[in-house]
Amino acid sequence: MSLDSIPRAKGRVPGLGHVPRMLRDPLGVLRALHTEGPVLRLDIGTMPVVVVTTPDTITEVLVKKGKHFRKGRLFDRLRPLVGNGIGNSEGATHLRNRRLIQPMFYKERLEGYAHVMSERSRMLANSWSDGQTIDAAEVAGSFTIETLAATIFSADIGRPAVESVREDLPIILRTMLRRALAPKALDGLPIWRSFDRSASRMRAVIEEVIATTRASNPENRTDLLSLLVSARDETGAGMTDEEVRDELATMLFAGSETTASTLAWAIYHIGQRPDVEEEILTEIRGAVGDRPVTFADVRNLPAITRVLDEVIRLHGVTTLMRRTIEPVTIGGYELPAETEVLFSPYAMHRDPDLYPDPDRFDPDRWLPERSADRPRHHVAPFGAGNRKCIGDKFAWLEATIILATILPRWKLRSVPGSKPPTEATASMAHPIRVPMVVRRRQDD
Ligand code: HEM
Repeated sequence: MSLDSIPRAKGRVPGLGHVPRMLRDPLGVLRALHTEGPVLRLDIGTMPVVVVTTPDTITEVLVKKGKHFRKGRLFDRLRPLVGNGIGNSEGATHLRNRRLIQPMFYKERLEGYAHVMSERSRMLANSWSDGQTIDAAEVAGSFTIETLAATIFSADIGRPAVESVREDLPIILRTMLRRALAPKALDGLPIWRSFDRSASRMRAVIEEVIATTRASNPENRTDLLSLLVSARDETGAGMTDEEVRDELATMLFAGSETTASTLAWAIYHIGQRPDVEEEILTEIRGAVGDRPVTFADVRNLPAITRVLDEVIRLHGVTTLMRRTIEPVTIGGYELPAETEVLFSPYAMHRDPDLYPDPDRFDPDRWLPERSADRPRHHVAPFGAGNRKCIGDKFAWLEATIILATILPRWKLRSVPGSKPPTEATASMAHPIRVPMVVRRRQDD
Protein backbone atom coordinates (compact mmCIF):
# COMPACT_ATOMS: atom_id res chain seq x y z
CA MET A 1 0.00 0.00 0.00
CA SER A 2 1.46 3.39 -0.91
CA LEU A 3 0.42 7.01 -1.24
CA ASP A 4 1.32 7.17 -4.94
CA SER A 5 -2.30 7.17 -6.10
CA ILE A 6 -3.06 10.36 -4.17
CA PRO A 7 -2.78 13.51 -6.31
CA ARG A 8 0.20 15.70 -5.36
CA ALA A 9 -0.45 19.31 -4.39
CA LYS A 10 1.01 21.92 -6.73
CA GLY A 11 4.32 23.70 -6.17
CA ARG A 12 6.64 20.85 -5.16
CA VAL A 13 10.38 21.53 -5.27
CA PRO A 14 12.77 18.53 -5.62
CA GLY A 15 14.41 17.67 -2.26
CA LEU A 16 12.41 20.20 -0.23
CA GLY A 17 8.97 19.16 -1.38
CA HIS A 18 6.30 21.74 -0.53
CA VAL A 19 8.22 23.29 2.40
CA PRO A 20 9.22 26.49 0.53
CA ARG A 21 5.61 27.02 -0.59
CA MET A 22 4.28 26.34 2.93
CA LEU A 23 6.78 28.60 4.69
CA ARG A 24 6.26 31.47 2.24
CA ASP A 25 2.51 31.76 2.63
CA PRO A 26 1.08 29.02 4.87
CA LEU A 27 -2.45 30.39 5.06
CA GLY A 28 -2.67 31.07 1.33
CA VAL A 29 -1.49 27.53 0.60
CA LEU A 30 -3.93 25.95 3.05
CA ARG A 31 -6.78 27.77 1.32
CA ALA A 32 -5.52 27.00 -2.17
CA LEU A 33 -5.37 23.28 -1.37
CA HIS A 34 -9.16 23.30 -0.98
CA THR A 35 -9.45 24.05 -4.68
CA GLU A 36 -7.05 21.24 -5.63
CA GLY A 37 -9.07 18.27 -4.33
CA PRO A 38 -10.59 16.51 -1.30
CA VAL A 39 -7.49 14.38 -0.59
CA LEU A 40 -4.00 15.51 -1.59
CA ARG A 41 -0.40 14.62 -0.97
CA LEU A 42 2.01 17.23 0.34
CA ASP A 43 5.74 16.60 0.80
CA ILE A 44 7.40 18.11 3.86
CA GLY A 45 10.98 17.58 2.75
CA THR A 46 10.93 13.89 1.95
CA MET A 47 8.07 13.09 4.34
CA PRO A 48 4.67 12.67 2.68
CA VAL A 49 1.67 14.24 4.42
CA VAL A 50 -1.89 13.60 3.28
CA VAL A 51 -4.12 16.69 3.34
CA VAL A 52 -7.89 16.30 3.66
CA THR A 53 -9.92 19.36 2.71
CA THR A 54 -13.67 18.64 2.84
CA PRO A 55 -15.99 18.44 5.88
CA ASP A 56 -16.71 14.80 4.99
CA THR A 57 -13.08 13.69 4.82
CA ILE A 58 -12.19 15.72 7.93
CA THR A 59 -15.08 14.08 9.82
CA GLU A 60 -13.90 10.67 8.66
CA VAL A 61 -10.50 11.40 10.23
CA LEU A 62 -11.73 12.98 13.46
CA VAL A 63 -14.91 11.09 14.22
CA LYS A 64 -16.07 8.23 11.99
CA LYS A 65 -12.65 6.57 11.71
CA GLY A 66 -11.06 8.41 14.62
CA LYS A 67 -9.99 5.21 16.34
CA HIS A 68 -7.58 4.47 13.50
CA PHE A 69 -5.65 7.64 14.28
CA ARG A 70 -3.36 9.12 16.91
CA LYS A 71 -2.15 12.66 17.18
CA GLY A 72 0.67 13.21 14.68
CA ARG A 73 3.86 15.07 14.10
CA LEU A 74 2.60 18.54 15.05
CA PHE A 75 1.93 17.29 18.54
CA ASP A 76 5.13 15.22 18.83
CA ARG A 77 7.08 18.35 18.25
CA LEU A 78 5.27 20.17 21.05
CA ARG A 79 6.45 17.64 23.61
CA PRO A 80 9.27 19.85 24.94
CA LEU A 81 6.48 22.13 26.14
CA VAL A 82 3.36 20.09 26.88
CA GLY A 83 4.90 16.66 27.55
CA ASN A 84 2.19 14.04 27.73
CA GLY A 85 -0.71 16.36 28.65
CA ILE A 86 -4.19 15.55 27.33
CA GLY A 87 -3.56 17.33 24.04
CA ASN A 88 -0.77 14.83 23.36
CA SER A 89 -1.50 11.63 25.31
CA GLU A 90 -3.30 8.66 23.79
CA GLY A 91 -5.60 5.77 24.62
CA ALA A 92 -6.22 4.90 28.27
CA THR A 93 -3.97 7.68 29.60
CA HIS A 94 -5.83 10.28 27.55
CA LEU A 95 -9.22 8.95 28.63
CA ARG A 96 -8.32 8.83 32.33
CA ASN A 97 -6.75 12.28 32.43
CA ARG A 98 -9.48 13.87 30.31
CA ARG A 99 -12.02 12.47 32.80
CA LEU A 100 -10.04 13.90 35.71
CA ILE A 101 -9.81 17.33 34.08
CA GLN A 102 -13.34 17.57 32.66
CA PRO A 103 -14.98 18.60 35.99
CA MET A 104 -12.80 21.71 35.98
CA PHE A 105 -14.90 22.94 33.08
CA TYR A 106 -18.29 22.14 34.63
CA LYS A 107 -20.79 24.93 35.13
CA GLU A 108 -20.09 25.49 38.83
CA ARG A 109 -16.37 25.93 38.11
CA LEU A 110 -16.99 28.22 35.16
CA GLU A 111 -19.14 30.40 37.44
CA GLY A 112 -16.11 30.84 39.69
CA TYR A 113 -13.76 31.60 36.78
CA ALA A 114 -16.34 34.11 35.51
CA HIS A 115 -15.81 36.19 38.68
CA VAL A 116 -12.08 36.37 38.01
CA MET A 117 -12.69 37.22 34.34
CA SER A 118 -15.22 39.91 35.20
CA GLU A 119 -13.00 41.53 37.82
CA ARG A 120 -9.98 41.52 35.55
CA SER A 121 -12.07 42.94 32.68
CA ARG A 122 -13.14 45.86 34.90
CA MET A 123 -9.52 46.45 35.88
CA LEU A 124 -8.57 46.58 32.23
CA ALA A 125 -11.46 48.92 31.37
CA ASN A 126 -10.40 51.21 34.25
CA SER A 127 -6.80 51.30 33.09
CA TRP A 128 -7.44 53.14 29.80
CA SER A 129 -7.61 56.90 29.29
CA ASP A 130 -9.64 58.82 26.79
CA GLY A 131 -8.01 59.11 23.36
CA GLN A 132 -5.32 56.53 24.15
CA THR A 133 -4.08 54.24 21.37
CA ILE A 134 -3.82 50.55 22.23
CA ASP A 135 -2.70 47.50 20.31
CA ALA A 136 -5.72 45.24 20.80
CA ALA A 137 -3.60 42.19 19.88
CA GLU A 138 -1.15 42.94 22.68
CA VAL A 139 -3.90 43.81 25.17
CA ALA A 140 -5.79 40.60 24.36
CA GLY A 141 -2.55 38.59 24.57
CA SER A 142 -1.63 39.75 28.07
CA PHE A 143 -5.23 39.68 29.24
CA THR A 144 -5.87 36.08 28.26
CA ILE A 145 -2.50 34.77 29.43
CA GLU A 146 -2.86 36.48 32.81
CA THR A 147 -6.52 35.56 33.24
CA LEU A 148 -5.82 31.93 32.41
CA ALA A 149 -2.87 31.94 34.78
CA ALA A 150 -5.02 33.60 37.47
CA THR A 151 -7.68 30.88 37.17
CA ILE A 152 -5.08 28.11 36.99
CA PHE A 153 -2.81 29.17 39.84
CA SER A 154 -4.03 30.53 43.15
CA ALA A 155 -3.11 34.20 43.40
CA ASP A 156 -0.87 33.88 46.46
CA ILE A 157 1.41 31.02 45.44
CA GLY A 158 1.18 31.25 41.66
CA ARG A 159 2.91 34.60 41.07
CA PRO A 160 6.24 33.21 39.77
CA ALA A 161 4.35 30.97 37.34
CA VAL A 162 2.20 33.84 36.12
CA GLU A 163 5.36 35.92 35.51
CA SER A 164 7.11 33.13 33.63
CA VAL A 165 4.03 32.39 31.55
CA ARG A 166 3.73 36.05 30.63
CA GLU A 167 7.37 36.21 29.48
CA ASP A 168 7.93 32.78 27.99
CA LEU A 169 4.64 31.74 26.45
CA PRO A 170 4.61 34.43 23.72
CA ILE A 171 8.12 33.32 22.63
CA ILE A 172 7.00 29.71 22.45
CA LEU A 173 3.83 30.53 20.53
CA ARG A 174 5.71 32.64 17.97
CA THR A 175 8.04 29.76 17.01
CA MET A 176 5.74 26.79 17.43
CA LEU A 177 4.12 26.11 14.05
CA ARG A 178 7.26 26.74 12.02
CA ARG A 179 9.14 24.37 14.30
CA ALA A 180 6.49 21.72 13.89
CA LEU A 181 6.51 21.92 10.11
CA ALA A 182 10.26 22.24 9.59
CA PRO A 183 12.07 18.97 8.75
CA LYS A 184 13.66 17.23 11.75
CA ALA A 185 17.10 17.70 10.17
CA LEU A 186 16.79 21.42 10.97
CA ASP A 187 16.28 20.78 14.70
CA GLY A 188 19.76 22.05 15.60
CA LEU A 189 19.15 25.53 14.18
CA PRO A 190 19.85 28.38 16.64
CA ILE A 191 16.45 29.94 15.84
CA TRP A 192 14.75 27.22 17.90
CA ARG A 193 16.92 27.86 20.97
CA SER A 194 14.61 30.52 22.37
CA PHE A 195 11.72 28.00 22.14
CA ASP A 196 13.67 25.36 24.06
CA ARG A 197 14.90 27.84 26.67
CA SER A 198 11.43 29.29 27.28
CA ALA A 199 9.75 25.87 27.35
CA SER A 200 12.17 24.49 29.95
CA ARG A 201 12.00 27.67 32.08
CA MET A 202 8.21 27.60 32.11
CA ARG A 203 8.12 23.93 33.02
CA ALA A 204 10.64 24.43 35.85
CA VAL A 205 8.61 27.29 37.37
CA ILE A 206 5.38 25.30 37.10
CA GLU A 207 7.08 22.40 38.92
CA GLU A 208 7.99 24.70 41.81
CA VAL A 209 4.44 25.99 42.08
CA ILE A 210 3.06 22.43 42.08
CA ALA A 211 5.33 21.54 44.99
CA THR A 212 4.17 24.61 46.96
CA THR A 213 0.53 23.85 46.17
CA ARG A 214 0.81 20.23 47.34
CA ALA A 215 2.16 21.51 50.66
CA SER A 216 -0.64 24.04 51.18
CA ASN A 217 -4.03 22.28 51.67
CA PRO A 218 -5.08 22.19 48.00
CA GLU A 219 -8.39 20.51 49.00
CA ASN A 220 -9.62 23.88 50.29
CA ARG A 221 -8.85 25.84 47.12
CA THR A 222 -10.76 26.21 43.87
CA ASP A 223 -8.05 27.16 41.37
CA LEU A 224 -7.44 24.68 38.57
CA LEU A 225 -4.03 23.60 39.87
CA SER A 226 -5.40 22.74 43.32
CA LEU A 227 -8.23 20.80 41.68
CA LEU A 228 -5.77 18.85 39.54
CA VAL A 229 -3.59 18.05 42.52
CA SER A 230 -6.62 16.81 44.51
CA ALA A 231 -8.33 14.91 41.62
CA ARG A 232 -8.69 11.11 42.03
CA ASP A 233 -9.64 8.48 39.46
CA GLU A 234 -11.98 5.54 40.19
CA THR A 235 -9.13 3.57 41.78
CA GLY A 236 -8.45 6.49 44.15
CA ALA A 237 -5.16 7.33 42.44
CA GLY A 238 -4.24 10.93 41.74
CA MET A 239 -1.92 12.54 39.19
CA THR A 240 1.86 12.57 39.60
CA ASP A 241 3.67 15.92 39.70
CA GLU A 242 4.87 15.29 36.17
CA GLU A 243 1.33 14.68 34.94
CA VAL A 244 0.05 17.81 36.66
CA ARG A 245 2.88 19.85 35.14
CA ASP A 246 2.12 18.55 31.64
CA GLU A 247 -1.60 19.27 32.01
CA LEU A 248 -0.95 22.82 33.21
CA ALA A 249 1.46 23.53 30.37
CA THR A 250 -1.13 22.07 27.96
CA MET A 251 -3.90 24.38 29.27
CA LEU A 252 -1.64 27.42 29.09
CA PHE A 253 -0.56 26.58 25.59
CA ALA A 254 -3.99 25.54 24.27
CA GLY A 255 -5.99 28.26 25.99
CA SER A 256 -4.10 31.50 25.62
CA GLU A 257 -3.19 32.37 22.03
CA THR A 258 -6.44 30.86 20.78
CA THR A 259 -8.62 33.02 23.01
CA ALA A 260 -6.41 36.11 22.61
CA SER A 261 -6.55 35.98 18.85
CA THR A 262 -10.33 35.60 18.86
CA LEU A 263 -10.71 38.54 21.21
CA ALA A 264 -8.37 40.82 19.26
CA TRP A 265 -10.16 40.08 15.98
CA ALA A 266 -13.55 40.59 17.65
CA ILE A 267 -12.48 44.04 18.87
CA TYR A 268 -11.22 44.89 15.39
CA HIS A 269 -14.34 43.73 13.53
CA ILE A 270 -16.75 45.36 16.00
CA GLY A 271 -14.82 48.62 15.51
CA GLN A 272 -15.45 48.34 11.77
CA ARG A 273 -19.17 47.72 12.14
CA PRO A 274 -21.10 50.35 14.17
CA ASP A 275 -24.36 48.49 13.35
CA VAL A 276 -23.08 45.30 15.00
CA GLU A 277 -21.70 47.33 17.90
CA GLU A 278 -25.07 49.04 18.45
CA GLU A 279 -26.86 45.70 18.51
CA ILE A 280 -24.41 44.42 21.13
CA LEU A 281 -24.73 47.58 23.25
CA THR A 282 -28.53 47.41 23.21
CA GLU A 283 -28.33 43.83 24.35
CA ILE A 284 -25.87 44.64 27.17
CA ARG A 285 -28.00 47.57 28.36
CA GLY A 286 -31.03 45.27 28.57
CA ALA A 287 -29.34 42.20 30.07
CA VAL A 288 -26.60 43.62 32.29
CA GLY A 289 -26.86 47.39 32.73
CA ASP A 290 -24.00 48.91 34.75
CA ARG A 291 -23.29 46.03 37.11
CA PRO A 292 -20.41 43.55 36.69
CA VAL A 293 -21.03 40.90 34.02
CA THR A 294 -21.72 37.44 35.49
CA PHE A 295 -21.73 33.87 34.23
CA ALA A 296 -25.54 33.93 34.02
CA ASP A 297 -25.51 37.02 31.77
CA VAL A 298 -23.61 35.33 29.00
CA ARG A 299 -26.53 33.37 27.58
CA ASN A 300 -28.47 36.64 27.30
CA LEU A 301 -25.85 38.15 24.99
CA PRO A 302 -26.34 36.20 21.73
CA ALA A 303 -25.17 39.07 19.52
CA ILE A 304 -21.69 38.74 21.08
CA THR A 305 -21.78 34.97 20.58
CA ARG A 306 -22.57 35.50 16.89
CA VAL A 307 -19.59 37.84 16.57
CA LEU A 308 -17.31 35.28 18.23
CA ASP A 309 -18.65 32.46 16.04
CA GLU A 310 -17.99 34.55 12.95
CA VAL A 311 -14.53 35.59 14.13
CA ILE A 312 -13.52 31.98 14.76
CA ARG A 313 -14.87 31.00 11.33
CA LEU A 314 -12.71 33.66 9.69
CA HIS A 315 -9.55 33.46 11.79
CA GLY A 316 -9.48 30.04 13.47
CA VAL A 317 -7.04 27.19 14.07
CA THR A 318 -4.83 26.94 11.01
CA THR A 319 -3.47 23.39 11.07
CA LEU A 320 -4.20 20.16 12.88
CA MET A 321 -2.65 16.77 12.29
CA ARG A 322 -3.19 13.07 12.92
CA ARG A 323 -1.23 9.88 12.20
CA THR A 324 -2.78 6.56 11.15
CA ILE A 325 -2.04 3.65 13.48
CA GLU A 326 -3.28 1.08 10.96
CA PRO A 327 -4.38 1.06 7.32
CA VAL A 328 -7.58 3.06 6.79
CA THR A 329 -9.55 4.36 3.81
CA ILE A 330 -10.22 8.10 3.76
CA GLY A 331 -12.09 9.81 0.93
CA GLY A 332 -11.76 6.59 -1.10
CA TYR A 333 -7.93 6.44 -0.76
CA GLU A 334 -6.21 3.76 1.28
CA LEU A 335 -3.70 5.19 3.73
CA PRO A 336 -1.08 2.83 5.20
CA ALA A 337 -0.20 2.82 8.91
CA GLU A 338 2.02 5.73 10.05
CA THR A 339 0.64 8.16 7.46
CA GLU A 340 0.65 11.79 8.63
CA VAL A 341 -2.65 13.53 7.87
CA LEU A 342 -3.16 17.30 7.93
CA PHE A 343 -6.29 19.44 7.81
CA SER A 344 -7.16 23.07 8.35
CA PRO A 345 -10.32 24.29 10.12
CA TYR A 346 -9.29 27.81 8.96
CA ALA A 347 -9.31 26.83 5.29
CA MET A 348 -12.49 24.75 5.60
CA HIS A 349 -14.34 27.69 7.15
CA ARG A 350 -13.28 29.93 4.25
CA ASP A 351 -14.35 27.51 1.55
CA PRO A 352 -16.78 29.41 -0.71
CA ASP A 353 -18.74 26.21 -1.36
CA LEU A 354 -19.64 26.10 2.33
CA TYR A 355 -19.72 29.80 3.19
CA PRO A 356 -20.75 32.15 0.38
CA ASP A 357 -18.64 35.32 0.23
CA PRO A 358 -16.30 33.65 2.71
CA ASP A 359 -13.99 36.59 3.48
CA ARG A 360 -16.88 38.84 4.54
CA PHE A 361 -17.38 39.38 8.28
CA ASP A 362 -21.10 38.64 8.67
CA PRO A 363 -22.19 37.64 12.20
CA ASP A 364 -25.75 37.24 10.92
CA ARG A 365 -24.67 33.96 9.29
CA TRP A 366 -25.14 32.57 12.81
CA LEU A 367 -28.71 33.80 13.32
CA PRO A 368 -30.86 30.73 14.05
CA GLU A 369 -32.88 31.20 10.88
CA ARG A 370 -29.74 31.30 8.72
CA SER A 371 -27.73 28.58 10.46
CA ALA A 372 -30.39 25.96 11.27
CA ASP A 373 -29.87 24.10 7.97
CA ARG A 374 -26.07 24.20 8.06
CA PRO A 375 -24.69 20.67 8.57
CA ARG A 376 -22.97 20.42 11.94
CA HIS A 377 -19.75 19.10 10.51
CA HIS A 378 -19.28 22.25 8.42
CA VAL A 379 -18.46 24.05 11.69
CA ALA A 380 -15.42 22.73 13.54
CA PRO A 381 -13.52 25.59 15.21
CA PHE A 382 -12.92 23.46 18.29
CA GLY A 383 -12.29 20.19 16.46
CA ALA A 384 -14.56 17.16 16.79
CA GLY A 385 -14.68 13.66 18.23
CA ASN A 386 -12.94 12.53 21.39
CA ARG A 387 -10.17 15.15 21.07
CA LYS A 388 -12.55 18.09 20.82
CA CYS A 389 -11.48 21.18 22.74
CA ILE A 390 -12.12 20.95 26.46
CA GLY A 391 -11.95 24.74 26.95
CA ASP A 392 -14.47 25.97 24.33
CA LYS A 393 -16.96 27.24 26.92
CA PHE A 394 -14.17 28.77 28.98
CA ALA A 395 -12.95 30.70 25.92
CA TRP A 396 -16.39 32.01 24.90
CA LEU A 397 -17.14 32.92 28.52
CA GLU A 398 -13.97 34.94 28.82
CA ALA A 399 -14.31 36.68 25.46
CA THR A 400 -17.98 37.52 26.12
CA ILE A 401 -17.31 38.89 29.60
CA ILE A 402 -14.50 41.13 28.49
CA LEU A 403 -16.43 42.49 25.48
CA ALA A 404 -19.57 43.07 27.56
CA THR A 405 -17.46 44.91 30.14
CA ILE A 406 -15.38 47.17 27.91
CA LEU A 407 -17.77 48.02 25.07
CA PRO A 408 -20.35 49.99 27.14
CA ARG A 409 -17.49 52.07 28.60
CA TRP A 410 -15.26 52.55 25.59
CA LYS A 411 -15.72 53.03 21.86
CA LEU A 412 -12.82 51.36 20.05
CA ARG A 413 -11.95 52.39 16.51
CA SER A 414 -9.03 51.53 14.22
CA VAL A 415 -6.35 54.23 14.21
CA PRO A 416 -7.22 56.43 11.21
CA GLY A 417 -5.18 55.44 8.17
CA SER A 418 -4.07 52.12 9.65
CA LYS A 419 -4.22 49.08 7.38
CA PRO A 420 -6.38 46.03 8.23
CA PRO A 421 -4.39 43.68 10.52
CA THR A 422 -2.24 41.04 8.81
CA GLU A 423 -2.98 37.41 9.64
CA ALA A 424 0.08 35.67 11.05
CA THR A 425 0.35 31.92 11.25
CA ALA A 426 0.69 30.33 14.63
CA SER A 427 -1.78 27.79 15.91
CA MET A 428 -4.39 30.43 15.01
CA ALA A 429 -4.54 32.93 12.17
CA HIS A 430 -3.87 35.67 14.70
CA PRO A 431 -3.58 39.39 13.97
CA ILE A 432 -0.07 40.84 14.27
CA ARG A 433 -1.07 44.37 15.34
CA VAL A 434 -4.50 45.85 15.90
CA PRO A 435 -3.98 49.57 16.61
CA MET A 436 -7.17 51.06 18.06
CA VAL A 437 -8.07 54.41 19.60
CA VAL A 438 -10.23 54.19 22.74
CA ARG A 439 -12.84 56.90 23.45
CA ARG A 440 -14.87 57.16 26.64
CA ARG A 441 -18.54 56.66 25.81
CA GLN A 442 -20.12 59.27 28.04
CA ASP A 443 -18.11 61.86 26.07
CA ASP A 444 -19.91 60.86 22.84
C1 HEM B 1 -10.89 30.36 20.89
C2 HEM B 1 -10.35 29.52 21.73
C3 HEM B 1 -9.97 28.09 21.44
C4 HEM B 1 -9.92 27.41 20.24
C5 HEM B 1 -10.25 27.94 18.85
C6 HEM B 1 -9.50 26.06 20.53
C7 HEM B 1 -9.37 25.06 19.58
C8 HEM B 1 -9.07 23.76 19.87
C9 HEM B 1 -9.05 22.68 18.91
C10 HEM B 1 -9.34 22.82 17.42
C11 HEM B 1 -8.73 21.53 19.57
C12 HEM B 1 -8.62 20.13 18.95
C13 HEM B 1 -7.22 19.80 18.56
C14 HEM B 1 -7.12 18.53 17.76
O1 HEM B 1 -8.13 17.95 17.37
O2 HEM B 1 -6.00 18.11 17.48
C15 HEM B 1 -8.50 21.88 20.94
C16 HEM B 1 -8.13 20.99 21.93
C17 HEM B 1 -7.87 21.37 23.22
N1 HEM B 1 -8.10 22.59 23.79
FE1 HEM B 1 -8.81 24.23 22.88
N2 HEM B 1 -9.29 25.95 21.88
C18 HEM B 1 -9.58 27.15 22.47
C19 HEM B 1 -9.51 27.44 23.81
C20 HEM B 1 -9.09 26.60 24.78
C21 HEM B 1 -9.01 26.90 26.19
C22 HEM B 1 -9.41 28.25 26.81
C23 HEM B 1 -8.49 25.82 26.82
C24 HEM B 1 -8.19 25.58 28.27
C25 HEM B 1 -8.37 26.42 29.24
C26 HEM B 1 -8.28 24.79 25.80
C27 HEM B 1 -7.77 23.54 26.04
C28 HEM B 1 -7.71 22.53 25.11
C29 HEM B 1 -7.20 21.20 25.41
C30 HEM B 1 -6.67 20.72 26.74
C31 HEM B 1 -7.31 20.46 24.22
C32 HEM B 1 -6.91 18.99 24.01
C33 HEM B 1 -8.12 18.12 24.21
C34 HEM B 1 -7.85 16.63 24.00
O3 HEM B 1 -7.03 16.27 23.16
O4 HEM B 1 -8.52 15.83 24.68
N3 HEM B 1 -8.66 25.31 24.59
N4 HEM B 1 -8.73 23.23 21.11
